Amino acid sequence: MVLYQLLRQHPEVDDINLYDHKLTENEKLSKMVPAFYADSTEVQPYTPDAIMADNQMVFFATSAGVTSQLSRPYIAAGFPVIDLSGDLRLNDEDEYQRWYHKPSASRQAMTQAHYGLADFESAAGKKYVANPGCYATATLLGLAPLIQHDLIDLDTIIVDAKSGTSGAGKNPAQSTHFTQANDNLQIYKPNQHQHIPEIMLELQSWNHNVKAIQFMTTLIPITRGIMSTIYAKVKPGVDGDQINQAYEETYSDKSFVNYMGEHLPDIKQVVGTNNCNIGVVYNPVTNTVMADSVIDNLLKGAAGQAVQNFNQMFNYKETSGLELQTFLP
Ligand SMILES: NC(=O)C1=CN([C@@H]2O[C@H](COP(=O)(O)OP(=O)(O)OC[C@H]3O[C@@H](n4cnc5c(N)ncnc54)[C@H](OP(=O)(O)O)[C@@H]3O)[C@@H](O)[C@H]2O)C=CC1
Ligand SMILES: CC(=O)N[C@@H](CCC(=O)OP(=O)(O)O)C(=O)O
Repeated sequence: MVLYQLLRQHPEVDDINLYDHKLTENEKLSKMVPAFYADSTEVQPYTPDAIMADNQMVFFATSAGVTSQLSRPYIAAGFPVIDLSGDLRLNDEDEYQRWYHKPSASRQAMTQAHYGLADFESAAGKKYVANPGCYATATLLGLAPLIQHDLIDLDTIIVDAKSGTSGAGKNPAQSTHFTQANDNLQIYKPNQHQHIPEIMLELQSWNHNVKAIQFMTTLIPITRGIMSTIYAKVKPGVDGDQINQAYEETYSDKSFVNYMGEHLPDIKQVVGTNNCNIGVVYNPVTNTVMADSVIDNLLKGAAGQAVQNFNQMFNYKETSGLELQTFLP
């Protein structure tokens, strides 16, 4: 729904077709999603041949375990795909099955896909994009300058990440039931979160000596937003000025990442936008740096970054369709 909203107001997009795997005949979008009551679009049954005939590319916003199977005809035909799920983010079948507990895509499909951390790896010229996970995006953008500038002891990375309930998708669960989620904090998937391996792959592409991270996720009683709070011990001789300079240098030319120095961002600053806001504080007493990285999980963490990848893929202005404003207050 959020991806559709972005594409609907994208200046380079003429036509959008929507497909649903449960339909056998066309259904009015306004009937399926009342929020689109004034939209006359008809949602169509899912048919790969028709999708390839009627469109120039396809986005998948489907559950884990779906595109590992459904992406096959598109990849065989060289038809562009941007996948919002985790199915094409890893490179190894066993690793995927270990973290997702589902059958994987083929190794060939996984290795062919480009990991679209859009502020670092351009999707220009790519056919298949694995859009990064929401927690992975906030965490990688928060950590990048520390790893790329070799400022921290790589054995000491601890990530404490928190997400609103929209991250869990539309199907209700016990943990997202109002009476359980409201007025509550719930740690979940301790040391088992499926974003750990994609974070590791990207960190290792920046420095192959990163061996592991301590990564924890908490469900918090908000609808949208992620805060990834990252801690690490700095290397001997590193000081606050060097850390500040590394973040300044890394992000001064990036449209969607705002480095705010010691001003620690809160989630509301980015909700409704494709931005990642980052603040960093260094504690010389404990030699610890703390980075606070916030995103809107449905935008920078999913649909927004997917459109950023789409813009790169088709050589449109990177900010096309993404000039959004945060919801105030
Ligand atoms: N929510 C978030 O913050 C983020 C989500 N993502 C990823 O983006 C994708 C969409 O997320 P979200 O909208 O929250 O997820 P939801 O769980 O709300 O929606 C998943 C969709 O996939 C459809 N689907 C399920 N099985 C199949 C199938 N076999 N064939 C075709 N379609 C199928 C479902 O349709 P139906 O219900 O009719 O079966 C549903 O529309 C997921 O991969 C998610 O992991 C990534 C980053 C952040
Ligand atoms: C709050 C919540 O449950 N968030 C989801 C976010 C993951 C997601 O959206 O899926 P991908 O793996 O495709 O990125 C989770 O932690 O599993």
